[in-house]
Amino acid sequence: MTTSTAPWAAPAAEGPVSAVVELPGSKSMTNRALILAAHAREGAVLTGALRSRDTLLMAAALRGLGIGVEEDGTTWRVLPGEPAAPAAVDCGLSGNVMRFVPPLAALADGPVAFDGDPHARTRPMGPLLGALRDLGVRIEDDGRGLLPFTLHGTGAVAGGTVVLDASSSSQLVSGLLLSAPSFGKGVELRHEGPPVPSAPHLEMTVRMLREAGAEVETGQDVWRVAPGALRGGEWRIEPDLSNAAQFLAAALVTGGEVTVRHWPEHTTQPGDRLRDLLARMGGEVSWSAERGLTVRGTGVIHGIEADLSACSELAQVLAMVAALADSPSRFTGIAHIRGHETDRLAALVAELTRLGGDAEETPDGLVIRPRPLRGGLFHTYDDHRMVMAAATLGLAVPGIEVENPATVGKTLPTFTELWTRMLERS
Ligand SMILES: O=C(O)C1=C[C@@H](OP(=O)(O)O)[C@@H](O)[C@H](O)C1
Ligand SMILES: C=C(OP(=O)(O)O)C(=O)O
Repeated sequence: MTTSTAPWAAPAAEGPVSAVVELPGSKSMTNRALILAAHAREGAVLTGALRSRDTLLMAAALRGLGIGVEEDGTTWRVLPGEPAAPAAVDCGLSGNVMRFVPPLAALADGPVAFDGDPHARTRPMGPLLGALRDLGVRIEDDGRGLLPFTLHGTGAVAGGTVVLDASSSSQLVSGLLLSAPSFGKGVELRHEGPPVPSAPHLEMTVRMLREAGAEVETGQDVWRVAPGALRGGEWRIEPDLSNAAQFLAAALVTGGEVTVRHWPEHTTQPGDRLRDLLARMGGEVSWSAERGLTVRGTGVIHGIEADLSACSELAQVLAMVAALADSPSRFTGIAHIRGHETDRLAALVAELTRLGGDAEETPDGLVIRPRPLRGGLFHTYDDHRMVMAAATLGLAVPGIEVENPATVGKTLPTFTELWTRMLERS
């Protein structure tokens, strides 16, 4: 568990913000590069790696399996090897660690035990455990398809064809694909069920596998990865664009201007959808290779109807912007975020309602009707993105006290410093 810290008084903006922000590396890219490097045939270097709880847990998990990970600031070196057992993996509250490490650990010869934070024991794992069993891996659990469980590998995974329902998390697919080049027959994975969320994250998995030299074919709800050796080499990690949400939203909320530097022209990160979403909510958005992505607030914030299934990591910050808009908003396609760090739909409704707002859960999302809001304690449920959301709202609603701000260390340990600096320079 992350340690609990005293509430943080979210600073209200004294005027329009005007800032240029540099963000640390992408969690999703850092963790994928670590897994791919772990079973490559030669060493790899990650530059611009994210140092946060979720990536440090991933590095610790790999070290526990006998794979070398040396950290030097944001440059990380991975010395690959055959995963070794026995081992114990602490997943914390990280979906990446709990879904990406088991298929790799299944290659070890012996038991590997997985557990995590109390809430991690509620996050969907069943389809991944079922798929690994279908691929020949013995797993000991209590039959509920959740953490904790122990894999008993035999030093090899046969691989082959497998069907799973990944509607609860795209990471169930990504996890299997990332280790599949080291399975005897690779994998042919087919999804059956309601739609898989987070399409950009699946594209990121496929793109990074191909960059590592894997042969990957994709079709509608089907992915094939051929067996084969992976390259090491250099992984340049992009800035985390999901963590840009609150900074760019600050431009809209205060009628100011915020630039996030080093924004890639093309990317598989779902945070890139901020360009379109914030423009639809009233921002002026511009990009240049030299400067990065700039959002300028125009003094108006519009409500929107948006399907966020591709980019559910943005839902919380967007919900706060929506609560400050001039018309209602409806977000759809995000039923699965009930299974994230907390039940995010319930958490958003509870916190907005507590502060005088009008928010309602729908079967697959939220409706938010803007109303005058008041300050008060904003509960964060060990969810980094609830801290980021609270800070966004706090710009326009004085007196918001953010519970346990250190929980933001899951993906952005420097958040409060970056936030304070953004406001000081304005
Ligand atoms: O593959 C990834 O790195 C991620 C995929 C998404 O998971 P879900 O598909 O479970 O939403 C996303 O929400 C998570 O933060 C990171
Ligand atoms: C859902 C998230 O993380 P994860 O699933 O990797 O724990 C997130 O970062 O918003």
